[in-house]
Amino acid sequence: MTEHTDTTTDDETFTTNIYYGDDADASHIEDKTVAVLGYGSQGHAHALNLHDSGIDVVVGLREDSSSWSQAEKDGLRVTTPDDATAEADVIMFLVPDTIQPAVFEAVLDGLEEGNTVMFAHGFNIHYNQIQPPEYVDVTMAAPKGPGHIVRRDYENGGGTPALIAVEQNYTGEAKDEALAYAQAIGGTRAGVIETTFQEEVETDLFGEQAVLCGGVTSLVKHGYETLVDAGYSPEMAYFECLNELKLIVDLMYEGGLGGMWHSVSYTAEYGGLSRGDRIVDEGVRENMEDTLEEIQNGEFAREWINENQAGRPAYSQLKQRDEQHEIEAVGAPLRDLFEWEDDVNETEQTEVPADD
Ligand SMILES: NC(=O)C1=CN([C@@H]2O[C@H](COP(=O)(O)OP(=O)(O)OC[C@H]3O[C@@H](n4cnc5c(N)ncnc54)[C@H](OP(=O)(O)O)[C@@H]3O)[C@@H](O)[C@H]2O)C=CC1
Ligand SMILES: CC[C@](O)(C(C)=O)C(=O)O
Ligand SMILES: [Mg+2]
Ligand SMILES: [Mg+2]
Repeated sequence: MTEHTDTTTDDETFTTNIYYGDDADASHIEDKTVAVLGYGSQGHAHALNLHDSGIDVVVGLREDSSSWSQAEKDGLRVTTPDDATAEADVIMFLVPDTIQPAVFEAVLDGLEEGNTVMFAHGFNIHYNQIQPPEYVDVTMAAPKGPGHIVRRDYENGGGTPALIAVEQNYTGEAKDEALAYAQAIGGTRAGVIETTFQEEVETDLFGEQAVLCGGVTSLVKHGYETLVDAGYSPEMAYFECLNELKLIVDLMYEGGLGGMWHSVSYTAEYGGLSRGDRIVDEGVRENMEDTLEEIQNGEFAREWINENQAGRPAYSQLKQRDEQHEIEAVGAPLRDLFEWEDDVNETEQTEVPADD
């Protein structure tokens, strides 16, 4: 594999600025204190990766936080969000998106001239839910991967691609610091793309709704239900439509679509190439375009903000319906019978109460 060490912006194969390895200058963050507010999926990964990269990290959590003891057990300093902010140079907001505005207000007085306010998703800046003062930098370091993988890959010497963006550059060094932060969490090991808050928000919301979380789980459930309704065993349907998906996607992750097609049978290759667009047809493409439109015009953001202000009634109902899908009851014992333990499968999702 070609080692991308000093490859920066000029490679004609890239259509945007992508940074690797020593393109980042660690001196822009190595002498700073970073407050990581939140210790959930992204929070624990950023805090531990930064810490292992030699950065002074302080975690900011509620005093009754269920994450507090774990963060201390992991060897990190922990305090309240306002105290963490008061001592830090960089404040990374890794609490749930709909809680960030309240947490921001709570720590605002602790922000000093020249501090940096950072995010791993631009929702609250792009949709104007948080408006930082003009005397700070506002930047983003957004891994393109779930937090538990961001941590696991870092520990294994790997990295998760990430995005950086600068919304406000009060110090004139915002981009260099954001790139150094992305390096410290392992992003430059895989590639760091320079973007904008708007582009990150719109592509991330679209990706998680249309492909990565919404689209793919709907495809899996429909495939499972089609087989079970036709009389095949639930266990067969689970292994075919859910478990093997990881194995297929692993091949795509390693070698693109061609890497997967090369490994499967000719029968599967012909069947997939000839029937794939029947399954995901033009109607699905139109649905994708409608979904993107709702993101771009702010309709989804307003819906999600209102949903949280109402105490998450629709979210709770949708979540309960998904948890009760037969595929979950069928899959759990089958995973337990695997001869190895895969802690990612057993990752507890941090239960997040509606707006506090
Ligand atoms: N999940 C992911 O992989 C990705 C997430 N992101 C972004 O990262 C950010 C964080 O998301 P995610 O890591 O999923 O969040 P999680 O829900 O996993 O973690 C939330 C954390 O915030 C803490 N918390 C909740 N409420 C408060 C509060 N009022 N004050 C202080 N701490 C609080 C929780 O601790 P406790 O409840 O114990 O107090 C918990 O540690 C979001 O902006 C998200 O969009 C970006 C890329 C990927
Ligand atoms: C795919 C979902 C995600 O955007 C992510 C892990 O990147 C998220 O918000 O969790
Ligand atoms: Mg994402
Ligand atoms: Mg997201």
